[in-house]
Amino acid sequence: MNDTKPVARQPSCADDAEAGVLSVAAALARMGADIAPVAGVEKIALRSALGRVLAGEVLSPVNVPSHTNSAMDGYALGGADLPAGGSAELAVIGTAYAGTPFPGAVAAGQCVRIMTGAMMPAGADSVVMQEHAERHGDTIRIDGGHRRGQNVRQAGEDLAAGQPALYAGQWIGPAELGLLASLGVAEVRVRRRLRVAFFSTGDELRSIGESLGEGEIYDSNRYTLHGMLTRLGVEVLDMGVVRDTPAALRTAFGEAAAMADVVITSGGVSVGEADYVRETLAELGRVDFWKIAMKPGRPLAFGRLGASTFIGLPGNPVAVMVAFYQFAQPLLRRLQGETDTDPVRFTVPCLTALKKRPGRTEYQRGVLHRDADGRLVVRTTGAQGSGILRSMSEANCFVVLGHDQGGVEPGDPVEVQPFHGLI
Ligand SMILES: Nc1nc2c(c(=O)[nH]1)N[C@H]1C(S)=C(S)[C@@H](COP(=O)(O)OP(=O)(O)OC[C@H]3O[C@@H](n4cnc5c(N)ncnc54)[C@H](O)[C@@H]3O)O[C@H]1N2
Ligand code: MOO
Repeated sequence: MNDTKPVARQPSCADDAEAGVLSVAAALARMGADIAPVAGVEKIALRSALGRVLAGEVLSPVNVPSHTNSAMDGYALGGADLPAGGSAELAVIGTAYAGTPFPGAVAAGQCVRIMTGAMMPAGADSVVMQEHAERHGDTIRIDGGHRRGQNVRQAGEDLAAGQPALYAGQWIGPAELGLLASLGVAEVRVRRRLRVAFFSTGDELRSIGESLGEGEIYDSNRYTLHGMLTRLGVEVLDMGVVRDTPAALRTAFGEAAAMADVVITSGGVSVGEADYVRETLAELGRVDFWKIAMKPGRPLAFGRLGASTFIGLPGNPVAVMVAFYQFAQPLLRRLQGETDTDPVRFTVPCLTALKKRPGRTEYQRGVLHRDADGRLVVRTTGAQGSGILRSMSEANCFVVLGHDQGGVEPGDPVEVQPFHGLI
């Protein structure tokens, strides 16, 4: 039955098994090989520190909590007075408020009315919640079933003075701001902001507000790039659309490299003939042009332009976003000094059948939602062409199909990478 002759393998335009094609993992490793954070460090007020990256670890100057205090509203007493069985009656000798401690000491047979956060009075080591105590005038009655030390937060139990509270390279979010404030820290040492210059290349591109001639389109990549860069908290230097002439490109690359740590462009990194991007870069810097075994976002340029890092993203509007999120964003975060840059990914069932062949990584656009049973599931957004920007705007995650995996049947688990984290 098998009488087929060996046939010469037809090269296909979708074939990534060709020489010189890098896997996503190999490209990420090469890009990260000699990346060091920007050198500048500045001391800034805590209130301005949101979204910045800590330059060094922060040691707690105090114990947290600073004093042993009650975790509940109730009655503070010595553990020896907790009844093992039956019940006990205790005299209420005063009140401790948060910020206004009870000045005396609690003796055997006594207790102090205490509020959440109030300092534990001398002689007391346990708190009985008010719901578990019966108050009669100046006495309470409590039953058995309590544990010595209950409902008490010990001084330094969250963080002892001198222990690291935050680490170097940590991104400062709302929780970090609050934690630093709780330690009384008024100023923090952070990495200086990364300066990122970017422009679009392509003679077909017009800026919005200009009229479109035949075959011309509006430059959308600069807007997606502006948005993605702004959300990263970098200093954004928008250089507009640059004409595809050697003189214009030489000037733009030169200016960008002089003022920025990173230069990002979109377009002109594939094999087309009508561009001078490659030859201008070869004159001014050391840039490699890669083909990556991924879809979309196959062509990518990476290297040095003077003292700056250069990233040439592909021109197709979805490819520019995929390549930015998968390659540029982790790199920029590392340059900003962040140490924890792995994207959040998790596995959910996929409702849609997906075609895919092993040998490249695919980033399909997905909608993560709950099904009728409340299960988190994902479906794709339909047509996945790399010019269809609407597929990104309809989506809320990438469905990441790994290099070695094949197609997906409805109900199969797939890895998703949500677009929006809790930042
Ligand atoms: N023979 C081959 N052709 C192509 C290959 C290939 O491997 N062999 N790769 C394809 C892939 S994949 C992509 S992605 C593109 C990338 O090419 P370039 O980076 O050189 O980008 P351009 O040719 O300049 O533009 C591609 C496409 O995107 C539009 N574009 C460009 N800039 C913008 C912008 N700022 N705003 C909106 N749209 C933009 C441009 O008009 C083109 O339609 O190459 C494939 N070809
Ligand atoms: O990089 Mo391309 O987007 O796969 O068309």
